[in-house]
Amino acid sequence: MPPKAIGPYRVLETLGSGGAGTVYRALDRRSNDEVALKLLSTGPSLDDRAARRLVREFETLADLSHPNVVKVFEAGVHEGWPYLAMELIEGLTLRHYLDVSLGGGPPTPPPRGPLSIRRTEDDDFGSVDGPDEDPDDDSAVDDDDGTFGLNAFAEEAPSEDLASFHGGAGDDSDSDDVPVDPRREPARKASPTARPGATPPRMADLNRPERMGRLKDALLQVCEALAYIHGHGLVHRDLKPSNIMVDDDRQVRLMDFGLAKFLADDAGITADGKLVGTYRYMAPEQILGEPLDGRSDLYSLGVILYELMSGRPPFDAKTPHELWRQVLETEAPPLLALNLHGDPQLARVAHRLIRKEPDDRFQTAEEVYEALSE
Ligand SMILES: Nc1ncnc2c1ncn2[C@@H]1O[C@H](COP(=O)(O)OP(=O)(O)OP(=O)(O)O)[C@@H](O)[C@H]1O
Repeated sequence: MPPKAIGPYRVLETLGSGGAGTVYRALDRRSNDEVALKLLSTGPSLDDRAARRLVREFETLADLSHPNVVKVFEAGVHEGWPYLAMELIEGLTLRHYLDVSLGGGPPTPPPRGPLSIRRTEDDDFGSVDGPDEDPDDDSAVDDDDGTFGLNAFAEEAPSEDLASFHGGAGDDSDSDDVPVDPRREPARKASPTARPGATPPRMADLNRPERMGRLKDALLQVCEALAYIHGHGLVHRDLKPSNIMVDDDRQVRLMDFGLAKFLADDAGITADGKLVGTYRYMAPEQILGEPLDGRSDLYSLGVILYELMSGRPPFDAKTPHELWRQVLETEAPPLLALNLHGDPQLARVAHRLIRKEPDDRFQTAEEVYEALSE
Protein backbone atom coordinates (compact mmCIF):
# COMPACT_ATOMS: atom_id res chain seq x y z
CA MET A 1 0.00 0.00 0.00
CA PRO A 2 1.48 3.36 -0.96
CA PRO A 3 1.51 6.02 1.73
CA LYS A 4 -1.43 8.44 1.59
CA ALA A 5 0.78 11.49 1.93
CA ILE A 6 4.46 12.34 1.68
CA GLY A 7 5.35 15.74 3.09
CA PRO A 8 3.06 18.30 1.49
CA TYR A 9 2.10 15.87 -1.28
CA ARG A 10 -0.99 13.66 -1.58
CA VAL A 11 -0.08 10.34 -3.20
CA LEU A 12 -2.37 9.47 -6.13
CA GLU A 13 -0.85 6.28 -7.54
CA THR A 14 2.34 4.28 -7.89
CA LEU A 15 4.14 4.89 -11.18
CA GLY A 16 6.93 2.37 -10.77
CA SER A 17 9.80 1.12 -8.67
CA GLY A 18 13.51 0.86 -9.26
CA GLY A 19 16.62 0.00 -7.34
CA ALA A 20 16.65 3.23 -5.38
CA GLY A 21 13.00 3.57 -4.45
CA THR A 22 9.43 4.00 -5.65
CA VAL A 23 7.97 6.74 -7.81
CA TYR A 24 4.43 8.02 -7.18
CA ARG A 25 2.13 10.36 -9.02
CA ALA A 26 1.31 12.92 -6.37
CA LEU A 27 -0.49 16.19 -5.90
CA ASP A 28 1.23 19.18 -4.39
CA ARG A 29 -1.43 20.41 -1.95
CA ARG A 30 0.08 23.89 -1.95
CA SER A 31 -0.24 24.48 -5.69
CA ASN A 32 -2.57 21.69 -6.81
CA ASP A 33 0.05 20.66 -9.40
CA GLU A 34 0.74 17.02 -10.13
CA VAL A 35 4.33 15.87 -9.69
CA ALA A 36 6.35 12.66 -9.75
CA LEU A 37 7.54 11.90 -6.24
CA LYS A 38 10.45 9.56 -5.76
CA LEU A 39 10.70 8.10 -2.27
CA LEU A 40 14.18 6.65 -1.80
CA SER A 41 14.50 3.38 0.02
CA THR A 42 18.27 3.27 0.01
CA GLY A 43 20.94 5.69 1.01
CA PRO A 44 22.32 7.22 4.11
CA SER A 45 20.26 7.05 7.26
CA LEU A 46 18.96 10.54 7.42
CA ASP A 47 20.28 12.16 10.50
CA ASP A 48 20.13 15.94 10.54
CA ARG A 49 23.43 16.26 8.75
CA ALA A 50 22.44 13.93 5.91
CA ALA A 51 19.07 15.64 5.57
CA ARG A 52 20.80 19.01 5.26
CA ARG A 53 23.14 17.56 2.64
CA LEU A 54 20.20 16.18 0.67
CA VAL A 55 18.47 19.53 0.60
CA ARG A 56 21.71 21.34 -0.28
CA GLU A 57 22.59 18.99 -3.14
CA PHE A 58 19.14 19.10 -4.63
CA GLU A 59 18.93 22.85 -4.35
CA THR A 60 21.77 22.88 -6.88
CA LEU A 61 19.79 20.56 -9.16
CA ALA A 62 16.63 22.61 -8.78
CA ASP A 63 18.57 25.54 -10.25
CA LEU A 64 19.24 23.60 -13.44
CA SER A 65 16.88 24.15 -16.29
CA HIS A 66 17.05 22.43 -19.65
CA PRO A 67 14.28 21.03 -21.86
CA ASN A 68 15.95 17.60 -21.84
CA VAL A 69 16.71 17.35 -18.13
CA VAL A 70 13.85 16.44 -15.81
CA LYS A 71 12.99 19.36 -13.57
CA VAL A 72 13.63 18.71 -9.89
CA PHE A 73 11.36 20.86 -7.69
CA GLU A 74 12.42 20.04 -4.17
CA ALA A 75 13.82 17.45 -1.81
CA GLY A 76 12.57 16.54 1.63
CA VAL A 77 12.47 13.80 4.23
CA HIS A 78 9.44 11.60 4.98
CA GLU A 79 9.62 9.44 8.09
CA GLY A 80 13.38 9.27 7.78
CA TRP A 81 13.45 8.54 4.04
CA PRO A 82 14.46 11.15 1.50
CA TYR A 83 12.10 12.08 -1.29
CA LEU A 84 12.39 14.15 -4.44
CA ALA A 85 9.58 16.00 -6.14
CA MET A 86 10.09 16.34 -9.87
CA GLU A 87 8.34 17.08 -13.11
CA LEU A 88 5.76 14.45 -14.02
CA ILE A 89 6.50 13.01 -17.46
CA GLU A 90 3.64 11.46 -19.41
CA GLY A 91 5.55 9.06 -21.59
CA LEU A 92 7.75 6.01 -21.76
CA THR A 93 11.27 5.11 -20.77
CA LEU A 94 13.63 4.91 -23.77
CA ARG A 95 13.67 1.13 -23.45
CA HIS A 96 9.92 0.87 -23.89
CA TYR A 97 9.77 3.65 -26.44
CA LEU A 98 12.08 1.62 -28.69
CA ASP A 99 11.05 -1.85 -27.60
CA VAL A 100 10.22 -3.86 -30.66
CA SER A 101 9.49 -7.05 -28.77
CA LEU A 102 6.03 -5.90 -27.76
CA GLY A 103 4.62 -6.04 -31.26
CA GLY A 104 6.39 -3.13 -32.87
CA GLY A 105 6.71 -0.71 -29.97
CA PRO A 106 4.37 2.04 -28.87
CA PRO A 107 1.96 3.65 -31.31
CA THR A 108 3.83 5.78 -33.76
CA PRO A 109 3.54 9.38 -32.65
CA PRO A 110 2.41 11.83 -35.31
CA PRO A 111 5.21 13.51 -37.21
CA ARG A 112 6.23 16.65 -35.43
CA GLY A 113 8.05 19.81 -36.23
CA PRO A 114 11.75 20.34 -35.75
CA LEU A 115 13.06 19.94 -32.26
CA SER A 116 14.40 22.87 -30.35
CA ILE A 117 17.85 21.42 -30.86
CA ARG A 118 20.35 21.76 -33.63
CA ARG A 119 19.87 19.40 -36.49
CA THR A 120 21.54 19.11 -39.86
CA GLU A 121 19.50 19.52 -43.00
CA ASP A 122 20.10 16.03 -44.22
CA ASP A 123 19.10 14.16 -41.09
CA ASP A 124 17.13 11.18 -42.24
CA PHE A 125 14.63 10.05 -39.70
CA GLY A 126 12.97 7.67 -42.11
CA SER A 127 9.36 7.28 -43.03
CA VAL A 128 6.84 7.41 -40.24
CA ASP A 129 5.18 4.19 -41.26
CA GLY A 130 8.27 2.16 -41.93
CA PRO A 131 8.43 -0.91 -44.13
CA ASP A 132 5.77 -3.56 -43.91
CA GLU A 133 6.50 -6.04 -41.19
CA ASP A 134 4.14 -8.69 -40.06
CA PRO A 135 3.32 -7.72 -36.49
CA ASP A 136 2.06 -11.22 -35.79
CA ASP A 137 5.28 -12.82 -36.79
CA ASP A 138 6.84 -13.52 -33.44
CA SER A 139 8.70 -16.62 -34.42
CA ALA A 140 11.42 -17.25 -31.92
CA VAL A 141 14.63 -17.96 -33.71
CA ASP A 142 18.15 -17.85 -32.47
CA ASP A 143 20.90 -15.29 -32.84
CA ASP A 144 22.31 -16.89 -35.97
CA ASP A 145 19.08 -16.12 -37.70
CA GLY A 146 19.31 -12.49 -36.84
CA THR A 147 17.37 -12.31 -33.60
CA PHE A 148 18.49 -11.95 -30.06
CA GLY A 149 17.77 -13.53 -26.72
CA LEU A 150 15.01 -12.90 -24.24
CA ASN A 151 17.13 -10.95 -21.84
CA ALA A 152 18.64 -8.66 -24.43
CA PHE A 153 16.79 -5.56 -23.28
CA ALA A 154 16.72 -6.25 -19.60
CA GLU A 155 18.77 -4.32 -17.08
CA GLU A 156 20.40 -5.57 -13.96
CA ALA A 157 19.44 -4.40 -10.56
CA PRO A 158 21.66 -1.51 -9.58
CA SER A 159 23.57 -1.12 -6.37
CA GLU A 160 24.58 -4.73 -5.90
CA ASP A 161 26.03 -5.38 -2.50
CA LEU A 162 29.78 -5.57 -2.90
CA ALA A 163 30.04 -7.85 0.11
CA SER A 164 28.27 -10.54 -1.84
CA PHE A 165 31.17 -10.68 -4.27
CA HIS A 166 33.67 -11.11 -1.52
CA GLY A 167 32.95 -14.67 -0.53
CA GLY A 168 29.70 -14.31 1.38
CA ALA A 169 29.07 -14.12 5.10
CA GLY A 170 32.14 -16.05 6.13
CA ASP A 171 34.47 -13.75 4.32
CA ASP A 172 36.19 -11.37 6.67
CA SER A 173 38.32 -9.78 4.00
CA ASP A 174 38.71 -6.08 3.53
CA SER A 175 35.40 -5.62 1.83
CA ASP A 176 34.74 -2.34 3.60
CA ASP A 177 37.52 -0.41 2.03
CA VAL A 178 37.90 -2.09 -1.34
CA PRO A 179 35.66 -0.27 -3.78
CA VAL A 180 35.39 -2.66 -6.67
CA ASP A 181 37.82 -5.43 -7.38
CA PRO A 182 36.84 -7.45 -10.41
CA ARG A 183 39.54 -9.99 -9.65
CA ARG A 184 37.55 -11.23 -6.70
CA GLU A 185 35.26 -14.17 -7.28
CA PRO A 186 31.61 -13.30 -6.88
CA ALA A 187 29.65 -15.44 -4.44
CA ARG A 188 26.42 -15.34 -6.34
CA LYS A 189 25.07 -14.63 -9.74
CA ALA A 190 23.81 -11.30 -10.93
CA SER A 191 20.10 -10.76 -10.61
CA PRO A 192 18.02 -12.56 -13.21
CA THR A 193 17.53 -10.39 -16.22
CA ALA A 194 15.10 -12.17 -18.50
CA ARG A 195 11.78 -10.51 -18.94
CA PRO A 196 9.18 -13.27 -18.79
CA GLY A 197 7.00 -13.62 -21.81
CA ALA A 198 9.05 -11.30 -24.02
CA THR A 199 9.32 -12.29 -27.65
CA PRO A 200 12.68 -11.99 -29.37
CA PRO A 201 12.33 -9.39 -32.09
CA ARG A 202 14.00 -9.82 -35.44
CA MET A 203 16.89 -7.73 -36.65
CA ALA A 204 14.62 -6.40 -39.38
CA ASP A 205 12.43 -5.00 -36.61
CA LEU A 206 15.41 -3.35 -34.96
CA ASN A 207 16.44 -1.73 -38.23
CA ARG A 208 13.04 -0.38 -39.21
CA PRO A 209 13.73 3.17 -40.47
CA GLU A 210 10.98 4.56 -38.28
CA ARG A 211 12.53 2.98 -35.17
CA MET A 212 16.04 4.07 -36.15
CA GLY A 213 14.73 7.59 -36.64
CA ARG A 214 13.27 7.58 -33.15
CA LEU A 215 16.49 6.18 -31.70
CA LYS A 216 18.67 8.78 -33.37
CA ASP A 217 16.32 11.61 -32.51
CA ALA A 218 16.22 10.54 -28.84
CA LEU A 219 19.99 10.18 -28.61
CA LEU A 220 20.55 13.63 -30.08
CA GLN A 221 18.40 15.01 -27.29
CA VAL A 222 20.31 12.96 -24.70
CA CYS A 223 23.48 14.57 -26.07
CA GLU A 224 21.91 17.99 -25.57
CA ALA A 225 21.12 17.10 -21.96
CA LEU A 226 24.59 15.70 -21.32
CA ALA A 227 26.27 18.72 -22.89
CA TYR A 228 24.25 20.89 -20.51
CA ILE A 229 25.01 19.00 -17.29
CA HIS A 230 28.65 18.41 -18.19
CA GLY A 231 28.88 22.13 -18.94
CA HIS A 232 27.85 22.66 -15.32
CA GLY A 233 30.67 20.40 -14.16
CA LEU A 234 28.30 17.54 -13.27
CA VAL A 235 28.35 13.86 -14.22
CA HIS A 236 25.20 11.70 -14.34
CA ARG A 237 26.92 8.44 -13.25
CA ASP A 238 23.95 6.16 -13.91
CA LEU A 239 22.93 6.73 -17.50
CA LYS A 240 20.78 3.86 -18.85
CA PRO A 241 17.62 3.43 -20.90
CA SER A 242 15.33 3.47 -17.85
CA ASN A 243 16.78 6.82 -16.81
CA ILE A 244 15.77 8.38 -20.09
CA MET A 245 12.09 9.15 -20.63
CA VAL A 246 10.42 10.22 -23.85
CA ASP A 247 7.15 12.11 -23.55
CA ASP A 248 4.16 12.06 -25.87
CA ASP A 249 5.71 14.88 -27.92
CA ARG A 250 8.90 12.84 -28.34
CA GLN A 251 10.79 15.17 -26.05
CA VAL A 252 13.47 13.37 -24.08
CA ARG A 253 14.17 13.92 -20.37
CA LEU A 254 17.24 12.73 -18.57
CA MET A 255 16.14 11.35 -15.18
CA ASP A 256 17.69 10.46 -11.83
CA PHE A 257 20.41 12.90 -12.32
CA GLY A 258 22.26 13.68 -9.10
CA LEU A 259 20.99 10.60 -7.34
CA ALA A 260 24.08 8.48 -7.79
CA LYS A 261 26.22 11.25 -6.39
CA PHE A 262 23.98 11.71 -3.38
CA LEU A 263 23.87 7.98 -2.64
CA ALA A 264 27.60 7.39 -2.90
CA ASP A 265 31.03 8.81 -2.24
CA ASP A 266 33.35 10.05 -4.96
CA ALA A 267 34.36 6.52 -5.91
CA GLY A 268 30.70 5.57 -6.35
CA ILE A 269 30.47 3.52 -3.17
CA THR A 270 27.71 3.91 -0.59
CA ALA A 271 28.30 4.03 3.16
CA ASP A 272 27.29 0.36 3.44
CA GLY A 273 29.61 -0.81 0.68
CA LYS A 274 27.34 -0.80 -2.34
CA LEU A 275 28.39 0.26 -5.78
CA VAL A 276 25.98 2.83 -7.16
CA GLY A 277 25.15 2.58 -10.79
CA THR A 278 24.14 -0.23 -13.11
CA TYR A 279 26.93 -2.57 -14.02
CA ARG A 280 26.05 -3.04 -17.64
CA TYR A 281 26.42 0.65 -18.39
CA MET A 282 29.44 1.42 -16.23
CA ALA A 283 32.66 2.65 -17.79
CA PRO A 284 35.89 0.83 -16.92
CA GLU A 285 37.02 3.76 -14.78
CA GLN A 286 33.74 3.61 -12.83
CA ILE A 287 34.19 -0.10 -12.14
CA LEU A 288 37.69 0.63 -10.89
CA GLY A 289 36.47 3.40 -8.60
CA GLU A 290 38.58 5.97 -10.43
CA PRO A 291 37.61 9.63 -10.80
CA LEU A 292 34.79 10.15 -13.29
CA ASP A 293 34.11 12.89 -15.76
CA GLY A 294 31.64 13.47 -18.57
CA ARG A 295 33.39 10.86 -20.71
CA SER A 296 32.18 8.15 -18.33
CA ASP A 297 28.59 9.15 -19.16
CA LEU A 298 29.55 9.00 -22.86
CA TYR A 299 30.70 5.40 -22.35
CA SER A 300 27.25 4.58 -20.89
CA LEU A 301 25.66 6.28 -23.89
CA GLY A 302 27.74 4.00 -26.14
CA VAL A 303 26.47 0.90 -24.34
CA ILE A 304 22.90 2.14 -24.76
CA LEU A 305 23.42 2.78 -28.47
CA TYR A 306 25.13 -0.58 -29.02
CA GLU A 307 22.39 -2.41 -27.18
CA LEU A 308 19.50 -0.65 -28.85
CA MET A 309 21.06 -1.27 -32.28
CA SER A 310 22.12 -4.88 -31.86
CA GLY A 311 19.66 -6.21 -29.31
CA ARG A 312 22.40 -7.23 -26.93
CA PRO A 313 24.83 -5.36 -24.74
CA PRO A 314 28.48 -5.14 -25.82
CA PHE A 315 29.48 -7.22 -22.82
CA ASP A 316 27.16 -9.93 -21.66
CA ALA A 317 27.98 -12.12 -18.71
CA LYS A 318 26.21 -14.16 -16.08
CA THR A 319 28.11 -12.71 -13.15
CA PRO A 320 29.35 -9.21 -12.31
CA HIS A 321 32.87 -10.62 -12.01
CA GLU A 322 32.82 -11.89 -15.56
CA LEU A 323 31.17 -8.72 -16.81
CA TRP A 324 33.86 -6.55 -15.20
CA ARG A 325 36.58 -8.75 -16.67
CA GLN A 326 35.11 -8.32 -20.12
CA VAL A 327 34.62 -4.57 -19.74
CA LEU A 328 38.20 -4.12 -18.58
CA GLU A 329 39.97 -6.59 -20.84
CA THR A 330 38.07 -7.62 -23.96
CA GLU A 331 36.80 -5.90 -27.07
CA ALA A 332 33.07 -5.87 -27.78
CA PRO A 333 32.01 -7.91 -30.83
CA PRO A 334 31.69 -5.72 -33.92
CA LEU A 335 28.16 -4.37 -33.84
CA LEU A 336 27.72 -4.91 -37.57
CA ALA A 337 28.60 -8.57 -37.15
CA LEU A 338 25.58 -8.86 -34.87
CA ASN A 339 23.36 -6.69 -37.00
CA LEU A 340 24.49 -7.02 -40.60
CA HIS A 341 22.22 -4.28 -41.85
CA GLY A 342 22.76 -1.84 -39.00
CA ASP A 343 23.63 1.78 -39.73
CA PRO A 344 27.45 1.82 -40.19
CA GLN A 345 27.87 5.40 -38.98
CA LEU A 346 25.90 4.76 -35.78
CA ALA A 347 27.88 1.55 -35.25
CA ARG A 348 31.13 3.52 -35.54
CA VAL A 349 29.85 6.03 -32.99
CA ALA A 350 28.89 3.23 -30.57
CA HIS A 351 32.31 1.57 -30.81
CA ARG A 352 34.15 4.81 -30.27
CA LEU A 353 32.04 5.60 -27.22
CA ILE A 354 32.81 2.30 -25.55
CA ARG A 355 36.58 2.52 -25.88
CA LYS A 356 38.29 1.54 -22.63
CA GLU A 357 40.41 4.67 -22.35
CA PRO A 358 38.44 7.89 -21.86
CA ASP A 359 41.02 9.67 -24.07
CA ASP A 360 40.12 7.37 -26.98
CA ARG A 361 36.38 8.15 -26.83
CA PHE A 362 34.56 11.19 -28.09
CA GLN A 363 35.55 13.84 -25.61
CA THR A 364 32.31 15.78 -25.35
CA ALA A 365 28.59 15.26 -25.83
CA GLU A 366 28.72 17.96 -28.52
CA GLU A 367 31.16 15.82 -30.52
CA VAL A 368 28.80 12.86 -30.23
CA TYR A 369 25.92 15.04 -31.37
CA GLU A 370 27.88 16.04 -34.46
CA ALA A 371 28.81 12.44 -35.23
CA LEU A 372 25.21 11.25 -34.82
CA SER A 373 24.08 13.99 -37.17
CA GLU A 374 26.42 12.96 -40.00
N1 LIG B 1 9.35 12.04 -13.43
C1 LIG B 1 8.64 10.94 -13.75
N2 LIG B 1 7.48 11.06 -14.40
C2 LIG B 1 6.75 9.97 -14.73
N3 LIG B 1 7.13 8.70 -14.46
C3 LIG B 1 8.28 8.52 -13.82
C4 LIG B 1 9.11 9.60 -13.43
N4 LIG B 1 10.20 9.10 -12.81
C5 LIG B 1 10.06 7.77 -12.83
N5 LIG B 1 8.91 7.40 -13.42
C6 LIG B 1 8.41 6.04 -13.63
O1 LIG B 1 8.70 5.28 -12.49
C7 LIG B 1 9.47 4.12 -12.85
C8 LIG B 1 10.46 3.81 -11.76
O2 LIG B 1 11.42 4.83 -11.72
P1 LIG B 1 12.74 4.67 -10.89
O3 LIG B 1 13.58 5.87 -11.17
O4 LIG B 1 12.41 4.37 -9.48
O5 LIG B 1 13.34 3.34 -11.47
P2 LIG B 1 14.39 3.01 -12.57
O6 LIG B 1 14.98 4.23 -13.18
O7 LIG B 1 13.73 2.03 -13.47
O8 LIG B 1 15.48 2.24 -11.76
P3 LIG B 1 16.62 2.77 -10.81
O9 LIG B 1 16.04 3.61 -9.74
O10 LIG B 1 17.10 1.49 -10.32
O11 LIG B 1 17.59 3.51 -11.67
C9 LIG B 1 10.12 4.47 -14.17
O12 LIG B 1 10.38 3.34 -14.93
C10 LIG B 1 9.10 5.37 -14.82
O13 LIG B 1 8.15 4.57 -15.49
